[in-house]
Amino acid sequence: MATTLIFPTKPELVDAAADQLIGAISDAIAARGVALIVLTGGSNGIALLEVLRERSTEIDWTKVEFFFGDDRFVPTDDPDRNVGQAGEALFDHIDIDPARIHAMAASDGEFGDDIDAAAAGYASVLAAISPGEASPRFDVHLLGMGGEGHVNSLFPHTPATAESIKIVVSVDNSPKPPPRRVTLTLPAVNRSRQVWFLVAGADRASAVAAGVTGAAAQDWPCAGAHGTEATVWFLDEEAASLLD
Ligand SMILES: O=C(O)[C@H](O)[C@@H](O)[C@H](O)[C@H](O)COP(=O)(O)O
Repeated sequence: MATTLIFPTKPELVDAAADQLIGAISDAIAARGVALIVLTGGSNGIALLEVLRERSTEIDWTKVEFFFGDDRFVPTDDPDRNVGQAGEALFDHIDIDPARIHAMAASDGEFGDDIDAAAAGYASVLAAISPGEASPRFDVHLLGMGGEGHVNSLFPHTPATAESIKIVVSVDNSPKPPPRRVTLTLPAVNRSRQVWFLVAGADRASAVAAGVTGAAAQDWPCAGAHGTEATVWFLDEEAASLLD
């Protein structure tokens, strides 16, 4: 059962999610010695990292591992890279071992322009950190969402959204530019203990309603994303406007 948390404005929803994430990181470290957090791009996901930067003394960065739900398969210094935006918002300003930041490969990275090798490479990274399993049980997987319900780079009516086995896939014809991306799949997302959506704006209201009430994932990919322990929607009032 999903939980909806509704805030008057977008900055308030971001502040609340950041506050709860600091608590979730602390809880995960207390329970298992490490916090495994999946980051998202988009304005809310990056704004949340800016709040973590302001509150960085509250987190033990030696016990957090960061992953990405998706990234754009473009050159390393392209401003579209989620990991680059996350660096500017947070990583460049805190004392964290770069080995704890698990970025997806760029198109000029270790796999060159081979996007399928980049996706397989990230699957190997996830498998290596979770011996005996295909991917970790992330503590929190953050998700932004588009107006048509896409999460990560899982767009409606696409093979990536339909993927039921692989943990990471490539996308070479994203309907939203840039066209080439690497993304975690729904089977990867759904191994997370908690899945948190960060969504603001009236243009997202239909997708929020579909996601919260449980539509078909092929029509509304957000509806296919669930945590094993909790699924939480952080919403502003506009995004929540079509909920009962
Ligand atoms: O895939 C992309 O090209 C976008 O970055 C997208 O996935 C974004 O994360 C969401 O649309 C949420 O964005 P907001 O947080 O700005 O609503």
